[in-house]
Amino acid sequence: MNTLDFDKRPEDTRVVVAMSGGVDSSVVAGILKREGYDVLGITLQLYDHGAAVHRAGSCCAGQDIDDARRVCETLGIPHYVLDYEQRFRDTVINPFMESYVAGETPIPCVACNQTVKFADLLATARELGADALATGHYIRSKSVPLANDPGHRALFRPIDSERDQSYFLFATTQEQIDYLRFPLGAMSKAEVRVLAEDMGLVVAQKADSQDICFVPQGKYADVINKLKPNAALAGDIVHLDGRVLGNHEGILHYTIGQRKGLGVATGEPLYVIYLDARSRRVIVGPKEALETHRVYLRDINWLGDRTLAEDASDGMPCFAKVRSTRPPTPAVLHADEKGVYVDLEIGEAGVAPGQACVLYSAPGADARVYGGGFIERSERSGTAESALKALLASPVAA
Ligand SMILES: Nc1ncnc2c1ncn2[C@@H]1O[C@H](COP(=O)(O)OP(=O)(O)OP(=O)(O)O)[C@@H](O)[C@H]1O
Repeated sequence: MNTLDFDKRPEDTRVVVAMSGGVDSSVVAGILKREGYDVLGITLQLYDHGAAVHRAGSCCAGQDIDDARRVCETLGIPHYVLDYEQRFRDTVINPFMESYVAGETPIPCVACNQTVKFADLLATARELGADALATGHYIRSKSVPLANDPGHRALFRPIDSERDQSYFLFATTQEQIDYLRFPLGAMSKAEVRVLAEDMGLVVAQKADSQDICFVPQGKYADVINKLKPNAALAGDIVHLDGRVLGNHEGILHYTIGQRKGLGVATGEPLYVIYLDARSRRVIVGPKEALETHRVYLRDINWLGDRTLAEDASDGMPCFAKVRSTRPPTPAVLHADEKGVYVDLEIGEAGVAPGQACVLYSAPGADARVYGGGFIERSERSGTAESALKALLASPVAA
């Protein structure tokens, strides 16, 4: 066996590397080339920074493509660029904007992996006769043979927990996992940079990419304003106790748990508790009202060894991550007549619909990823839940 876990010789194994022009995927291509694989690099042009999203003058997409091309030249491997702008707009950017308008906090990277990288690009890799598609994601996949499926692979958190991207990959299907390879899961970012220097890659010291590639400096509302100018509709800022405290220019400007920039002065610290798209209300309240002990999930992707019902109908102890920046905490997964939901042992503040709840076998590095789902709604602790329900049921002035 070798880096890609095939039992044939590297020179007989073709692999497509998804190349973003960043240091991670460049090093993946370099490692595989060094080991003798038949490597092809493919870069997807996903958006036009200058025209579509970013302020005029920014041209990183073009620069990234150029970087990937130069890396492939250095490594002596073929490089192809595919235009996926329309597809990316339809399946990632538009749903991202709709989700914010609906009062959610979306994770476009999950949509991108599922529709663009692991669907279309993966299909292209198969058409090119590749045995695998490799990416620079920090996650591990390992062979975990099952009695009825000896080639079965499973996902695990990476060695470098600081870089862990498993939260964004929970929706990867079993068929995709079996075809994908993630060579960086067993490496730290520091090691990756050393290798990049060693290989003489122009991107060795290139800065890490930002959280959401098409949102400069995290200013997602600017992107929505530009692409969907009439999406923001004004409404009221309402306290959980029913008082109208002020008004706002659109719920998409707010996120659950937000404290700053509310523009209301009541003397007590207030947080965004809920975004009610139907009535266009931003509901605020004290910090305690944010605490959540139960989340209900939709669009579950289950990667356990048995079915979701078999694993979870009696309650399955696991560890759950409900925000990309938080560590997994003890939880119990249920699947019964109420739906699929997760009880969190430690209450979590700032749980937002549209985010993911990802489930693990253990809290630390190398835990197995059991899959997860998108958060449909959460249940608050104490009296906050009944106060919110009463407020949502109350009539709203036209
Ligand atoms: N435009 C693209 N074309 C092809 N593959 C891509 C593209 N963008 C990202 N990828 C693949 O998805 C992986 C994860 O993407 P992400 O945006 O999280 O990059 P990253 O962790 O900063 O990695 P890198 O340093 O390679 O940019 C990349 O390592 C690469 O394999």
